[in-house]
Amino acid sequence: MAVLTNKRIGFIGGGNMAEAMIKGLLSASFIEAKSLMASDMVGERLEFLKHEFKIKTTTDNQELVQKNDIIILAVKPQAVKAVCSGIHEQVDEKKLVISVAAGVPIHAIEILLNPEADKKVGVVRTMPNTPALVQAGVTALSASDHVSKSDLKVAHRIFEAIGRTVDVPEAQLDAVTGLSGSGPAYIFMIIEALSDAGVKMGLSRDVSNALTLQTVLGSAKLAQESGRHPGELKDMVCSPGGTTISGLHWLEKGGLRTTLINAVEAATQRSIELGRNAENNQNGNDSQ
Ligand SMILES: NC(=O)C1=CN([C@@H]2O[C@H](COP(=O)(O)OP(=O)(O)OC[C@H]3O[C@@H](n4cnc5c(N)ncnc54)[C@H](O)[C@@H]3O)[C@@H](O)[C@H]2O)C=CC1
Ligand SMILES: O=C(O)[C@@H]1CCC=N1
Repeated sequence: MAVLTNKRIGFIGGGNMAEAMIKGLLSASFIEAKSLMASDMVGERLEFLKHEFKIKTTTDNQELVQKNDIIILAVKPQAVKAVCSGIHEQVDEKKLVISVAAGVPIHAIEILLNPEADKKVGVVRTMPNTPALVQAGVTALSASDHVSKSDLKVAHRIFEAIGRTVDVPEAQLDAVTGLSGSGPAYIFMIIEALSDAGVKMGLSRDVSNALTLQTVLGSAKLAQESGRHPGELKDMVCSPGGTTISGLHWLEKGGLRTTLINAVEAATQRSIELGRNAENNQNGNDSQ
């Protein structure tokens, strides 16, 4: 039975993240396709979502808000202002608004949705990630004061359909974005490089890919299930004078750890910047 009974969920923006969430929600049987809707200005995206998932679609964001109880803002941060300004009259206190947009603060969304400050609009800001497509995502959530405990529970249920959830104070959501929001791209780059390395050493691409993927998956599973410190698990692989320590020496020389820390720091800073731009309505170089 669908977990989110009697709830209609509408996605504004039918891109990658909306697709990942729709697929996860349906695969987990948390909700029926007839209770899902997406709006987008790109007709091809709507056709794809309609065909692939049998959900309802519209090009009209106001219609989407009117017809749904939970509104998920799944547009780029740069589009949040225009979208919210276009739907604020349709958003009332009964709607729960959930944003997945990187960087955009809750209070900025609240002001856009409630310019007269005459209603209590509940906003949950979240940061999911694309492994949601295979229900292995992780989402951090932070809610405004206007969100009831039961609505926050509903938000958790939605993201539990696509993986794990954690609550964080809003101030930490930019760091979450730099780590787990962007993180899949870092890991895919590592996977691609390891697979190339195997090919360089003479393995076929298929074998190299299979070995790489299972090594990454298995290592994450071992770290998660054992609860042991990654340094300890690393030491278990390193025989004295053996192969692994020779490989690790090169990773240290290449600054792997510093590089990853710098990457998370840069992505976090960018999330903060996107939020600032969204608030000031400056697009700057944000042409994404
Ligand atoms: N892709 C990812 O890994 C993650 C993305 N996010 C956040 O999710 C949000 C969406 O990202 P993606 O899905 O990757 O982007 P995307 O570009 O794939 O999707 C955005 C969609 O919004 C549509 N759109 C633009 N303006 C619109 C409007 N006024 N009304 C209706 N639809 C409109 C676009 O046509 C597009 O289909 C962003 O804010 C991003 O920060 C969060 C976590 C992970
Ligand atoms: O790159 C981005 O801006 C989005 C947010 C987190 C992952 N993708």
